[in-house]
Amino acid sequence: MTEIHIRPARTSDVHGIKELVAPMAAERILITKDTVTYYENIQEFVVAQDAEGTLVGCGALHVMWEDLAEVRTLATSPAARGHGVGGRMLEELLARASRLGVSRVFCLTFEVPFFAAHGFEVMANQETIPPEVFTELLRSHDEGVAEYLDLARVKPNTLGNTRMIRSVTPEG
Ligand SMILES: CC(=O)SCCNC(=O)CCNC(=O)[C@H](O)C(C)(C)COP(=O)(O)OP(=O)(O)OC[C@H]1O[C@@H](n2cnc3c(N)ncnc32)[C@H](O)[C@@H]1OP(=O)(O)O
Repeated sequence: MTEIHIRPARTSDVHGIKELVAPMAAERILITKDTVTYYENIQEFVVAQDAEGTLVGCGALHVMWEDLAEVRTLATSPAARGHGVGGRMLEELLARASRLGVSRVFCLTFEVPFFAAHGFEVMANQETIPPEVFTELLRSHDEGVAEYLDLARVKPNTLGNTRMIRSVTPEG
């Protein structure tokens, strides 16, 4: 495998991210988004690029609340898996979380051993959210927030997935 470079995503990566995600979305492992949503959220993404400039991985960190963010759309192309690319992208997203001042990072995944190897633990189902924060989060139109809150309307997205969380030390 050629050397892989992990870097913040640019607008020109949207096409590659969509191509990478499409087969996994078809398998219902990941959720695809409208192109406009990828552009709007491009600053949340990191990508992994090989020496030829081909995009072989992507991942995003979405801030939900003062102390809480979610890892989303973490994917390595099938040919590049098992070489540490996913792990490096995840560690970069966790470093971002720390720099942003977040102290907990959530994910919803089928890849439980992978996330566990990076410090995530399976969430107790009724992890306490202060009622005032719960009420504020309910105002969000974001599907991921609804998934975090375990709302009935997103159950089809979350079926079979495991809710996991880990602490990070906020910078500063
Ligand atoms: C919150 C969300 O985004 S959930 C969605 C998660 N993504 C998906 O389900 C999409 C489909 N899956 C994937 O794209 C990938 O399998 C990912 C993103 C989960 C992992 O990506 P990879 O690039 O394969 O990760 P990485 O190589 O760091 O680790 C995979 C395994 O290879 C092992 N590994 C890491 N480096 C090496 C290496 N140099 N040599 C051999 N094995 C290695 C790791 O120990 C790891 O094992 P584990 O899963 O038992 O912990």
